[in-house]
Amino acid sequence: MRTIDDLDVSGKRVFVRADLNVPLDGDRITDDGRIRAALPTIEKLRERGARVIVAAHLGRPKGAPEPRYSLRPVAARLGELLGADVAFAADTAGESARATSAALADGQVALLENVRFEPGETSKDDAERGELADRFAQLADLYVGDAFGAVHRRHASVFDLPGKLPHAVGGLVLTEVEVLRKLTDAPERPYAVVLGGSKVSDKLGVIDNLLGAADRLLIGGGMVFTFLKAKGYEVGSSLLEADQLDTVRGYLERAEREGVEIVLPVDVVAAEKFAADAPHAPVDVQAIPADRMGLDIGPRSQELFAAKLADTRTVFWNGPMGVFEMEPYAGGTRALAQSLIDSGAFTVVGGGDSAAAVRALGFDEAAFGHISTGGGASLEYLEGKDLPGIDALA
Ligand SMILES: Nc1ncnc2c1ncn2[C@@H]1O[C@H](COP(=O)(O)OP(=O)(O)OP(=O)(O)O)[C@@H](O)[C@H]1O
Ligand SMILES: O=C(O)[C@H](O)COP(=O)(O)O
Repeated sequence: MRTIDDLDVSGKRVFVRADLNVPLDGDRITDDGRIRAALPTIEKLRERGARVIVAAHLGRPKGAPEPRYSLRPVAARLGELLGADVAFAADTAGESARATSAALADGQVALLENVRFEPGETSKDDAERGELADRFAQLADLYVGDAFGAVHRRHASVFDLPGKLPHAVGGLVLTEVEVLRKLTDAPERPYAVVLGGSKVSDKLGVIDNLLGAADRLLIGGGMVFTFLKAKGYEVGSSLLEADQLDTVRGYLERAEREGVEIVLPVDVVAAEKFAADAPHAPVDVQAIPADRMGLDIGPRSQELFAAKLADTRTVFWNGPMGVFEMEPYAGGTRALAQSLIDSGAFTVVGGGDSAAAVRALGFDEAAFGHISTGGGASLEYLEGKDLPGIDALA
């Protein structure tokens, strides 16, 4: 694979696909970790006289502009961090993008509007994605793939565009892959994987493959409730993937057969509604009231998880244990992060929100082996799946 050092970028327009999918509160960026992680590649290109056109997605808009998913606040933050103006194109691959790209001088940087405002970006139809990739290709001379967090997506800006321009892999993708390889090539055992978060349907599938790799699987976050329901418990109004119950039963049976331990919470913090000020209390998982939703793992589960991590030598963690953005439901995630540190294991934390949680809860990033920008992407890498955004760079 070519790296950016192999490209002659001086005076060229370089399209950099980055993962700038940061958490926002209104138009305030609550964690800029992914923007910081994107800086080295952009800075290196600028220093070498490239005209840098950055493209990224934010959230999951449905192929049309939605103001709350605009990348405009990200352009401002990127400019602050670079210490340089970042031009912002008001569209993704239209008139504004073309004019912005044409106006760039050597060493200057522009950010395009959210690529997911274009229906072609995420389309299942090759021709539709190809048409958008053609429009992207007109904006630039070269392509750099550096969106590690999105390399598992077969999307136009990640997968199709590199086929249309001379391309190279970015430094962030290289670093991430190098660290994750330590987890796939002979991890020190016991090796535990901790899964949480809210992208349940995305991440349930990985469990099947992880059962073959990890010694222990700890489940928290929104994923818990599909497991509890599969075991016959009532889960009230908690997040539930009802169509996955049979699949999950299959995982539980396979884990039992193969001697992989699946550790589930024994209690959860159950709230009246999805709000910080809602009445809430820890309840045993056998006794979740019908009108309550589980928004965090409970104190007994925190202890159980700590005990199950204490002797591990390698841990991969993706997905917060609860709705950590609201203080009443942050305890599980805070306790889990501390247990990881206390274990002394080689720890990798992956995912936009998981990494943000570690920082928001005041942990020192250096206390973890590696903080990855990819959640779903790291999981798919660990599963050994082909990653379209990496394959396309070969
Ligand atoms: N019990 C729960 N119910 C609802 N939401 C939950 C629950 N537990 C955690 N969450 C939410 O999960 C979200 C993070 O999940 P997500 O799967 O996106 O993780 P991630 O680390 O960002 O991974 P990725 O990078 O793949 O997006 C947080 O915003 C958190 O509030
Ligand atoms: O947050 C992430 O994991 C990446 O930015 C990819 O986002 P997606 O899951 O919406 O494709």
